[in-house]
Amino acid sequence: MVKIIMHGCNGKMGRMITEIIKEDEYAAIVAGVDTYTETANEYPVFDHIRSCDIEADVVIDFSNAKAVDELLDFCVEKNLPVVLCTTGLSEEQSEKVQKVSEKIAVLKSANMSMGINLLLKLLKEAAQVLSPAGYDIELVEKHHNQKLDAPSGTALAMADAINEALDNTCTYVYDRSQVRKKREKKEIGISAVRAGTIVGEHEVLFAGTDEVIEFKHTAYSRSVFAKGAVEAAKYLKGKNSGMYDMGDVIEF
Ligand SMILES: NC(=O)C1=CN([C@@H]2O[C@H](COP(=O)(O)OP(=O)(O)OC[C@H]3O[C@@H](n4cnc5c(N)ncnc54)[C@H](OP(=O)(O)O)[C@@H]3O)[C@@H](O)[C@H]2O)C=CC1
Ligand SMILES: O=C(O)C1=N[C@H](C(=O)O)C[C@H](O)C1
Repeated sequence: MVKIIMHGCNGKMGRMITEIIKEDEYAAIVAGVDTYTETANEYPVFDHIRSCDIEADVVIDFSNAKAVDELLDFCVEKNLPVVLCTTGLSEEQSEKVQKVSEKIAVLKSANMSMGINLLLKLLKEAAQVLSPAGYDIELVEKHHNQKLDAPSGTALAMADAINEALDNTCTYVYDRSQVRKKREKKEIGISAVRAGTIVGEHEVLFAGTDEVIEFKHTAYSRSVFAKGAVEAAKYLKGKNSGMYDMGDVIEF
């Protein structure tokens, strides 16, 4: 049995994980942390990670980028592995995550779904064939109107996977409105749409002369992220310090 602290337990993802874990005999939430502590849940909810004095095996974090520094400090002090799912971290925070992983096990992934993690592999292959053949690469992501960060962590992870496959030779272009020149070959365009209740859509276009190849992932429910996060927590329990990702959890 994996005992989990759910950081951000009353948010959209925290509530989804609380639901799906009820059906799981190998994992349980033993405590939650959120700014809003009213709860009908079976576990206690604390208003701050530092107030949480419940013994656990792993923390799952779906909260807010502003909350991540203190969470990481807490996990190091308690020697607690952490599944870090919050997106929109600054460069300094990403560096801190790397440093912290020298002391505890950290599994960081901008997207916990199987589909996106497979797509990250496929995109590398496609880019290595299509970019040298002159295809332009553009990424479009769509999310609900409550999302704080843009572009999405997943869109950035996709761009990074493609860029890595192309020996980090690409530049990212987020906004063409001020760029008064033609597109460069080694650009990756990244566009964000925020509307309604869209759970998450990511589309990558490889556009050549007279043909376009499109890769598209649509999440119809947050359960795909929630299930991945719980599997990640099970995987991370008792692991040595280091950086892990969903590629370690899902074996293709
Ligand atoms: N990796 C992945 O697969 C996925 C990642 N995400 C990312 O996860 C994060 C959360 O997403 P989502 O659940 O939709 O967002 P929500 O805003 O619905 O939930 C986040 C919750 O965390 C709370 N919170 C804020 N500050 C703290 C704090 N200091 N300690 C504890 N809880 C806090 C929020 O409270 P309040 O509302 O008062 O701020 C809120 O209840 C986002 O960064 C999102 O991009 C989302 C889906 C999938
Ligand atoms: O905020 C969300 O909702 C999501 N965020 C993640 C991201 O930024 O990539 C993953 C998912 O698409 C949902």
